Amino acid sequence: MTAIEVCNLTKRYGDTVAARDISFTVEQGEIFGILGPNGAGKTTTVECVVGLRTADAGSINVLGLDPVRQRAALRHEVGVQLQESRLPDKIRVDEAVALFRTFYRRPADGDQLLSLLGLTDKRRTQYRHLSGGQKQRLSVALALVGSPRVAVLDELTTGLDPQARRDTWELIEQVRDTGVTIILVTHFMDEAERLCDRLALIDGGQVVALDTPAGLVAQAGKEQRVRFRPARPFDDALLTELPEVSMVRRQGEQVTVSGTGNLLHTVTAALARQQIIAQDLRVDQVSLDDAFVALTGRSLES
Ligand SMILES: Nc1ncnc2c1ncn2[C@@H]1O[C@H](COP(=O)(O)OP(=O)(O)OP(=O)(O)O)[C@@H](O)[C@H]1O
Repeated sequence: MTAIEVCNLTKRYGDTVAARDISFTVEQGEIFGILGPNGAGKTTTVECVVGLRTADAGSINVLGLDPVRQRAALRHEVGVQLQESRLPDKIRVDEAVALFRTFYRRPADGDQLLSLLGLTDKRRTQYRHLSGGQKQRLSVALALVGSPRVAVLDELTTGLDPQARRDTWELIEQVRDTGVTIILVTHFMDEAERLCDRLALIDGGQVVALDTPAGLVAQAGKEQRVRFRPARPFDDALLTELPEVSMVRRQGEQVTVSGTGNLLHTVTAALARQQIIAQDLRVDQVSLDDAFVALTGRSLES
């Protein structure tokens, strides 16, 4: 069942077109990623989805509701964790949860929520004394305190250390397992690859691709790379004449071969025929980052 439908959403700020003709649907129970570089229009898009901004054109339907005209009803169904949510320094974790529970007609059990988020030990701690990861988890808890059917999480793991990021990812999977539909805004490839069932790549306010992480990688082409250090010199022609090989590059002692098909077997067999041992042999699979470069012509990390 479709939980969210966005059709031809356009949003301008003066001369800037932040979102241009954006369309996508999110199925119930899915983790749907919105991935793109800074300024791509991700936050603008989700702010329109949750009714915090009014689109200039297009239509949006969230759980059968119009986010702007039926904002009051939608507020009880959609939990939002937007970038850099801040709370008063001295509010305690349990006080924040208790306060936010009063905003909703179907509040979640505060203790259960803190336990799910791994914050039970910190319930009496003031906000200012929480670590970055704990603040992040509290902001997720507050997005979930109204027992929403849809949660929108924006730049969830920005600024977290690797362990805290992994913990947060596990947490999001647990939340999804409770049946919540999740929109995850991110500019991290690894996060999108790990968590999202499907994702929209957004660049310059437009959806440039929409697919599963594996589907996006496949769209970007089936090229693979094999890298090794040959035990003795050889002529590039040995490999470039193979139909599977598209390019051979050398960097110091290292040889990188790009191509398709069963590239690893083809390359190692050709080398073996000449008794050349391939040392430090590695195969690089196409990543989501490569897919982004192929689809937009530039790197997300730049
Ligand atoms: N309130 C605003 N007024 C004017 N321009 C804005 C406003 N909010 C965003 N923009 C511009 O709209 C474009 C899209 O911004 P948006 O915040 O939606 O992108 P984003 O993909 O979420 O980026 P980031 O990852 O940096 O948050 C940018 O060019 C931004 O400068």
